[in-house]
Amino acid sequence: MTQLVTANEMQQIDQYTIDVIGMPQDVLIERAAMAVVDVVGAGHFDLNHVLVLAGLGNNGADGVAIARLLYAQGINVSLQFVGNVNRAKDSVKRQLSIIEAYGVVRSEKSDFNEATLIIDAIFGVGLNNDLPEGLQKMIKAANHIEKPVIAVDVPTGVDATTGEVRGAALKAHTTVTFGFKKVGLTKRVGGYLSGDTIVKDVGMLVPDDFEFSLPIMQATVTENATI
Ligand SMILES: NC(=O)C1=CN([C@@H]2O[C@H](COP(=O)(O)OP(=O)(O)OC[C@H]3O[C@@H](n4cnc5c(N)ncnc54)[C@H](O)[C@@H]3O)[C@@H](O)[C@H]2O)[C@@H](O)CC1
Ligand SMILES: [K+]
Repeated sequence: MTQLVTANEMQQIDQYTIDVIGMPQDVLIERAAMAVVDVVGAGHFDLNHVLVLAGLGNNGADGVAIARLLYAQGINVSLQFVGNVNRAKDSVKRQLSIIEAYGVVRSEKSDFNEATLIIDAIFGVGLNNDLPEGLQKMIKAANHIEKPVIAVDVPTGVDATTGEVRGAALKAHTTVTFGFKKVGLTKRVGGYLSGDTIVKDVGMLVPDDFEFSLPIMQATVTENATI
């Protein structure tokens, strides 16, 4: 049985957990990163060269923490930012100052050919518009190379509520989604793009009087689709 949520509901639950309950945001980020690293380790992925693509919001902060945790395990990891880091959220900047001390290498340009596994931490539930054109191009190039991708929370470019593609979307082999399954990942196109979806609890709490807009799903249905 799976409780589905919209992007907005997930954001409300995150806010409640942080602002009302008092769970530090960095704890949620660390747990989200650990959940993804667990999936990386449990799968049969080639870990010779892991490329983490990180955005400027909290999804990107998860990505930086993932890069650090993989690096600490002795995995060859490179971290590439999509966008100008000077404009990143504070959560990203905090993670960045930590990884500098660890010595994680930040690469300026991604070489998808060299990567054996890509971690997609560019956009998550915060996506609210079409992707910038440059990013659309980059994503189309990455899809073309067909490297395995693990999406953090939501595949970048997929609208977490509608499952629609916002200009382009990075096709995932596996999506590790936090707290609750985003309803967009059960839609035809969103389901196809997210691959296998794994829901991981990272410590979010739901207010007692919270009313979910969607019913509990009896079974996970993700239809394959050709797009
Ligand atoms: N709220 C929290 O503190 C937590 C969030 N988590 C992660 O953070 C994600 C959500 O983070 P954010 O809310 O920061 O959002 P995202 O990291 O998904 O997106 C970052 C920001 O980009 C901007 N944006 C949206 N669409 C855009 C577009 N098309 N072009 C350019 N900029 C655009 C928005 O301002 C958005 O806030 C979740 O999916 C999850 O991975 C988890 O780490 C747990 C804790
Ligand atoms: K993502």
